[in-house]
Amino acid sequence: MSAATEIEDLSFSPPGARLPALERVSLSMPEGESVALLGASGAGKTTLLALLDGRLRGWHGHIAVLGTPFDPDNPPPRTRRADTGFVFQEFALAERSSVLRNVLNGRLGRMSPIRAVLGSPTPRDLEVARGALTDCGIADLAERRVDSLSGGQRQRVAIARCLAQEPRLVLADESVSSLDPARAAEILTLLTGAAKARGATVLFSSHQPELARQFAQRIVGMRAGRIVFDLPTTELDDEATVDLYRETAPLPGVRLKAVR
Ligand SMILES: Nc1ncnc2c1ncn2[C@@H]1O[C@H](COP(=O)(O)OP(=O)(O)OP(=O)(O)O)[C@@H](O)[C@H]1O
Repeated sequence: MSAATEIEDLSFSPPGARLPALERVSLSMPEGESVALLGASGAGKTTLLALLDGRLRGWHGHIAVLGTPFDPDNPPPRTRRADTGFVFQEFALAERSSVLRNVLNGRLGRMSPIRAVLGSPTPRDLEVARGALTDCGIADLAERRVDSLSGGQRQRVAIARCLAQEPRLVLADESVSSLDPARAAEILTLLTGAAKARGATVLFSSHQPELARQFAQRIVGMRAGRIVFDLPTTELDDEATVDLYRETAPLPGVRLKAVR
């Protein structure tokens, strides 16, 4: 089986940042695997996903996605990027457009440049978009405007748009953080199930260890820009998870001054 992503010795400092957001990260994912990124706020999960999506420049190391190495100074070509789908934390939907139009936006990278500019889908684009709506259980909402939908319905639109892209790699950033636990599990069932049915690889970030355990075959723990563990879900114990969220300990020899 070939690798969906290969990262070696990746480091990245956002412009103007005091500390690196990622430091010497290495991670390889075989095609078809479902992996969760776990870690406290600021651990580097969003940055890693954005790098894999080809959205950041000026990093150091090696990144290859679906067999194509990235250049740290040039974005991957449009046709290559269509193979990677991204589900954003804030959904990033066109609020005043219909559900169907939003899902068709997922096809833009698959359309000829002229069709993409005109927003003119082929019958196949429509078929794939309607199939994605059905898979996400929202076929009846196709003509509704997005700004009239609930949070859970919006999340389904975001996933349908990603599936309509026919991605081989799905990246999802905190995609269920605004939902209650039952709804979050429902959405992750949908996302990981649909990806698996299509043979796609999934990498999702989460703050919820239980959801990560339930929906990932493998869990990668991050802390302060580094990977601190990378284990099959069955081998992850509670202690490692709790450690991940522990405050960073003071350096040896450094004492806190007593306040008088
Ligand atoms: N544009 C930026 N400018 C400065 N610092 C940044 C920028 N983007 C990210 N960082 C810093 O990089 C580190 C990693 O941030 P990142 O958003 O990747 O963490 P995260 O694990 O996704 O957090 P969360 O769970 O809160 O989304 C943080 O310290 C953050 O402040």
